[in-house]
Order: sequence, then C-alpha cells, then structure tokens
Amino acid sequence: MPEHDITSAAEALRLVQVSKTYGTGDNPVRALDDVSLSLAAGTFTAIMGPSGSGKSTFLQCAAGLDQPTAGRVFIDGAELTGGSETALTKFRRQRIGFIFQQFNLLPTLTVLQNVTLPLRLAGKRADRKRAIAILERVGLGDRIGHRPAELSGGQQQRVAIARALVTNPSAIFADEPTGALDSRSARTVLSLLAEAVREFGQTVVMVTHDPVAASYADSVIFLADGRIAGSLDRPTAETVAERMTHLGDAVTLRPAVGE
Ligand SMILES: Nc1ncnc2c1ncn2[C@@H]1O[C@H](COP(=O)(O)OP(=O)(O)OP(=O)(O)O)[C@@H](O)[C@H]1O
Repeated sequence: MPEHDITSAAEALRLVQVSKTYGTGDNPVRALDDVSLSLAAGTFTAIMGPSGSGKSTFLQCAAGLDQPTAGRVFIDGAELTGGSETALTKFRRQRIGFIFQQFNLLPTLTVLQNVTLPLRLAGKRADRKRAIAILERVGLGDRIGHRPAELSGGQQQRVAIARALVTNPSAIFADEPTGALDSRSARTVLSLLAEAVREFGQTVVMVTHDPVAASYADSVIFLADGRIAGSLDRPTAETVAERMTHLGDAVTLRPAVGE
C-alpha cells in the first residue's frame, strides 16, 4: 500500500499558510497573506482579483517559480517548498506545465522541437509520435516544421498548450493565457484547456482578468489584498463580473462604515 492516502493522491495542489513578502525594512509588501487552499486533480480553477491583489505572486509561489516567505506548497502530494534551487528546477520540469501570456516559445526551434523540449529537459525520450499527436489535437498537425514567428498569436498559444501537455504534468499553470489574443483565438485556447481537464484529467490553474475566460473554469478563487476573498463554483461571465465589482468595493471601502 502506498503511504499516502487516496485523499492526498487526488489532490493536485495544496497551499498551507503561504505568505510572500517582498522587500524588507520600512516598506515590506505582503503580497500573499496566509493563503491555504486545496485543489482536486482533474479540475480547472481560475484565480481572479483586482490589480495588485497577489494573483501573479500566487502563481509564482504555487508553481515553484518563486519561494514563499512562509508556508508550504504541495503538488500531487509532494512538497515543492524547502528544497534547493536545483531540486526545485527538477521538480518543475517533471511535474509542472506552464502557459504564459506571451507564449514564451523559442524562436529558433520548430513547433515540434518546442513541444518536445520539456521532455528533453526532463531527461525523457523526445517522444515525437506523442508530440505530433498532441499537436494534431490542438489543430496544428500541419505546422510542425514551422517556426513560431510564422504562426499567429492564437496558433503560438496552442503550441504552448501542446508543450505544457507533453510531459503529462501534475498541474498546468497558466498566467493570463488569453491576454494577448483576439476573442476568437481566446475561445479556442480556453476550450482546449477545458478539454484537457475533461478528457485527459489534467489539472489547470489559470490567472486571468477576464470574466469570460474565468467562465471556462469549474470554479473561481478570488484574491483581495493577498488573501482569499471567496470562491464561485460553475461560474458564468456575469456572476464573475458581478463578484469582481463587489470585490473592488470590499477592498476600497473596507475602512468605511459597514453596510
Ligand atoms: N518584485 C516585487 N517587489 C516588490 N513588490 C512586489 C513585487 N512583485 C509584486 N509586488 C507587489 O505585491 C503585490 C501583489 O502583486 P501581484 O503582481 O502578485 O498582483 P496581481 O494581482 O498579479 O496584479 P496585476 O493584476 O496588476 O498583475 C502588489 O502590491 C505589488 O506591487
């Protein structure tokens, strides 16, 4: 029997009292303040909140791109925090997929080489067949020999999705993945992320400003002032937008007399 129980095996991400403070001395900024949460494997979660509420910091700490000042992060039951930088890099390569607003593809590599790169970096065989199958799945089977500059923004983001999926990671973190796209390309990208969750059981955590993008997720977690300020299951663009408006009120009006 494995030592960890079924509950923890079905948990893709756990944050335990995670805080992040930038700077020291007179003006420290507490960007994340004692955040605890647990996300089940095979779920699609959007992280939303006003500008400066800590969304990027949350993503950086949860995905092991930065170390929290306090607290612990677990991916798929394994602790991400507390190890060396080398251990963290290895952990990221083996267990985490990333999708960024600006795609972050390597311009000199072909589409196929970009997609197989994470496998090579993780010391695995560059499984061409698997990479091509995933590229076909995202509608780019006829573009595998092209360079990123020869593709539209939406196509480049689909390459980035294929690159994130190729290692079958425990969690995929997406930072404003539709921020640089027109609305039609954005819909395609969001549908692909939702399909990866529903059809392949992937776990996706996505930071976004856009209520329409958030409506593709199974649930939304709202941040305000570095703390979790609520959540919403089965979001629609309307319910998310409404909640965001009130979140803004709560943050800016907090010192005022309560309603
Ligand atoms: N490297 C840094 N040094 C100092 N302060 C920082 C740093 N990075 C972020 N902050 C501060 O931490 C807080 C949270 O920032 P963060 O970028 O996580 O917010 P955000 O919700 O992603 O904002 P936005 O929606 O505008 O991108 C802000 O007050 C920000 O100014």
